[in-house]
Amino acid sequence: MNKIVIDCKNVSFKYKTYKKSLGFKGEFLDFFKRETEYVPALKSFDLRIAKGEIVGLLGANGAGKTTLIKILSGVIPSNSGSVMVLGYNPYEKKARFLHKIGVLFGQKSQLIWDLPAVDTFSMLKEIYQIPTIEFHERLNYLATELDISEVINRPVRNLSLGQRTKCELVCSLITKPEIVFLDEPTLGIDIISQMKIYALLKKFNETSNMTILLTSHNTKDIETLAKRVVIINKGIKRFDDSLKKLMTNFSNRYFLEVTTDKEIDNEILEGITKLGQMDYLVDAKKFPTLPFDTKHILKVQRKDSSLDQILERIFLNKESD
Ligand SMILES: Nc1ncnc2c1ncn2[C@@H]1O[C@H](COP(=O)(O)OP(=O)(O)OP(=O)(O)O)[C@@H](O)[C@H]1O
Repeated sequence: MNKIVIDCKNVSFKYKTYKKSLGFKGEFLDFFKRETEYVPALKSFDLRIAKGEIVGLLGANGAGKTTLIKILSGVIPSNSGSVMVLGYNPYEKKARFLHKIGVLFGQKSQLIWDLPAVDTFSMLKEIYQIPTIEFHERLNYLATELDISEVINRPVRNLSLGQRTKCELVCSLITKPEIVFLDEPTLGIDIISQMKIYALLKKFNETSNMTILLTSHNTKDIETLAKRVVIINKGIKRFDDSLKKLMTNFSNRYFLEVTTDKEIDNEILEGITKLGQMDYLVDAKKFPTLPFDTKHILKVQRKDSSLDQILERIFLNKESD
């Protein structure tokens, strides 16, 4: 196994917030005395990732994914447990550590809003002391691969969401990091550009053994890039293994697409969905044997659960259905 580059043990985190009282009187009283509230985001979380792995971090909204990436990239400290990334405590924000990681937060920009994106890239060049020739070669390569050579000279505020996300990706890759944390890297990105991003990340991974930890609600990102998936539910790790194992372990539910030579006129039972006049989707768990007269069946095709369907059941705690 390759060297472990991310090692979290027993990591917990709670956000401190203040309760907001209702009404004018409540707001007035809050001004003098506010009631503190703690929102748990991660609970006793363990994670070990080896160099060169591409890991997909999955979970419903509010599960704790962004919090974990914030902790691993040094934005916030954990409340307890130990966190080591490339042998550093991320929150110490040592320059040598920051040179080795790249981060993209789909919801938070590192681009300077009123200036062209190329100015932010030049600023990163200075901060990270990237040699001029190397910088121009890398920028040229990234901008060409992501098809944004034209737009990087326009003020960021005039760019579309997808163009901005691609520029954010350039920010996270321009330093040629050893590890990149990508929180929703395909937000607002069209299908053609998604393919370009996948190809680019795969190339970085293959040629320089770059480790990638990514979160996405777009399961295509995960299916295309990640071999391993980690699922978080309410701050707790629920699954950590290969994508293949997730698909086999949880695809206990499958459907049969059945075509008949005549319309089934008896009442459609629960567990059968009518797809067309003579096409039906049968839940194999509810019907271990097909509830149709075999002489009228023309075709039967098995439909396994998609990753989206598996995740839906896990997020809803219904995986035994
Ligand atoms: N700044 C904050 N202050 C208070 N609570 C927060 C803050 N940021 C996140 N939380 C809470 O912490 C929990 C975990 O949030 P987090 O952003 O890590 O989830 P997530 O898995 O990234 O969700 P999403 O898929 O919606 O981006 C949620 O309950 C969220 O409401």
